[in-house]
Amino acid sequence: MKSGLVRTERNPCGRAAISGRNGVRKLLIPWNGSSSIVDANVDRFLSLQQRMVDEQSTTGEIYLQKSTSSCSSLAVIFDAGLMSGRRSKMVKICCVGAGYVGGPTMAVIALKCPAVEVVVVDISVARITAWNSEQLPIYEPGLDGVVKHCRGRNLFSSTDIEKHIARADIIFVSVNTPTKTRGLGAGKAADLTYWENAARMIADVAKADKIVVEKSTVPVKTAEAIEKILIHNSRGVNFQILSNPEFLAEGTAIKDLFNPDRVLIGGRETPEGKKAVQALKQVYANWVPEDRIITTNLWSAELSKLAANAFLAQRISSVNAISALCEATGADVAEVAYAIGKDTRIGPRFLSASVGFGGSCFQKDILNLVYICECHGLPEVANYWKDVIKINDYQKSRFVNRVVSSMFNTVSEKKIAVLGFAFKKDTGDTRETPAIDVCKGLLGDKAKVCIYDPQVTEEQIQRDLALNKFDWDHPVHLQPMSATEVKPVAVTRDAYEATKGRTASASSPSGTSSRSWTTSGSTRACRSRRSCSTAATWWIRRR
Ligand SMILES: NC(=O)C1=CN([C@@H]2O[C@H](COP(=O)(O)OP(=O)(O)OC[C@H]3O[C@@H](n4cnc5c(N)ncnc54)[C@H](O)[C@@H]3O)[C@@H](O)[C@H]2O)C=CC1
Ligand SMILES: O=C(O)[C@H]1O[C@H](OP(=O)(O)OP(=O)(O)OC[C@H]2O[C@@H](n3ccc(=O)[nH]c3=O)[C@H](O)[C@@H]2O)[C@H](O)[C@@H](O)[C@@H]1O
Repeated sequence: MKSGLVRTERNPCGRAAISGRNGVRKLLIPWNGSSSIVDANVDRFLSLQQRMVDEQSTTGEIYLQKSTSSCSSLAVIFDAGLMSGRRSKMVKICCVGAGYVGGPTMAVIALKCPAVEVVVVDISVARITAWNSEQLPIYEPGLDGVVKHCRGRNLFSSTDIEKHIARADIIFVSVNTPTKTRGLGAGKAADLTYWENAARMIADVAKADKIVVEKSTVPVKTAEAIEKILIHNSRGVNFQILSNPEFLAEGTAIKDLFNPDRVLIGGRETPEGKKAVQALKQVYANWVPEDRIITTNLWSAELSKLAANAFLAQRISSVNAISALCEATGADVAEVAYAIGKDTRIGPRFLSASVGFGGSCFQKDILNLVYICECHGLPEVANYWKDVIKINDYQKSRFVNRVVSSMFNTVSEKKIAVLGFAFKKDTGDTRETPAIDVCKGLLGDKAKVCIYDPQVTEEQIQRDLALNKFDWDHPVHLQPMSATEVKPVAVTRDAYEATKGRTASASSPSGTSSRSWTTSGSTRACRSRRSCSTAATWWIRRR
């Protein structure tokens, strides 16, 4: 073990063994780098661990036979214990915020680190109830299996926020960071109310040292503000703040978490900061190869997250801008994207032209970046990134205009079926879905819109179409209820029902099985599809 906290030793019998001579307890685990072997031995390990804690033994030792350079879950336990001068302590992780990031990320940590106890807490009773039920609050391929494997073993969900914060060694904060709707920076800056509330709560209840991890996407220098809140309210407890932004994409969250391109950890460049970085690094090292765990200073980590999302969104706006030119010239945007993506310096991903990017983060994070640039007196840089959003808005309205113009310049009283409402496939998430703008645009021209999406409830769709900009990004129970009883659209549970008697159909992002999007489909023939959830393009057919 690199840290030297866990000694390695060859076990000739190749089997786990506990020995206890002269009061020294040893657990010898043969380990070849496969977590299943650690899993199999973990119960024995935990009971030994517990006995050592119960007896306040300071002489217990763990011997780990290993043949790879990555760390084991057992090392985590010792490292965190030693951080506070204690040995034999099971690491406890608490995650504040049981949403699209907190839920899946903690489930995967629990799965990959069976010797770590993970508790996810939230102010939303409904969310926590759902995490503890058969019907999880979010749809994400593979999530069910992971949660069911760990729930009740080392993964728990609770509304008792104070209790679990107080018990935790490492606290992840993964709460909403919506765009501000009022006051200074409204429409651009991040609203850190939820983060601040979480920080105050941590400061109030912490009685022992904690590592606090920024998991939410936050403006650069947020860690400094959080540090101030924690330190000024701490009563002698030491806090180390780390930035550990999340790069998972919805719909592939479990795959992304199992096999991340990189894990980024930023921390203070002090001895305590470095120790905290190592402690978190060891959690990830249970399954992420060491060369993919990048450590930086706090500000680089915070900024890298915003920059990564801005770069991804910029590629989409670039190809969408080219799609307008393709439509004007007769070039095919899919062919152009393929040709440019073959250049290895450019690469093929995130070059699918679309009706515009959606989702809870791209727009929010770019606005946040724009605001930071403006605050630092960099208007040219701010405008550069602002244009990525402008093109995105242009693409959405261009699509609506094409639909309307292709139907003799009016969709009034014409039935339009919308197949898929979520912002992309394999998710039920409708936050900032382009379908909202498209439906609103069509409704503005008095179309009769009928929506089908197997992953989204009618209530959610009606609410999305009634909510004001940015209201969606607050905890569900704090969102304003739909102001009107009048339902702007029809919603059906049957795709065929949606298309019955329609004048046109539009298949939306959640209905895509590939990323071969096009907005040039206004006069294209309707494709035959396996099912609505596997349609490949936004399309609309004239009858
Ligand atoms: N959704 C995504 O794919 C990604 C999101 N992010 C970032 O992660 C953060 C969270 O995003 P999501 O999980 O999508 O949001 P979410 O809305 O699904 O989850 C946030 C949760 O935090 C809870 N919460 C708010 N304040 C709280 C408090 N004081 N105490 C306890 N719980 C509290 C809310 O009730 C909600 O359940 C955001 O900053 C987002 O930008 C980062 C990467 C990917
Ligand atoms: O910070 C976040 O929230 C996350 O934002 C995105 O993930 P996500 O928004 O879940 O989904 P993406 O796959 O990135 O898609 C975003 C939008 O862009 C659209 N898109 C994507 C790719 C493409 O080529 N064209 C395109 O229009 C999608 O349909 C969707 O509407 C990033 O991909 C994640 O790395 C990041 O962690």
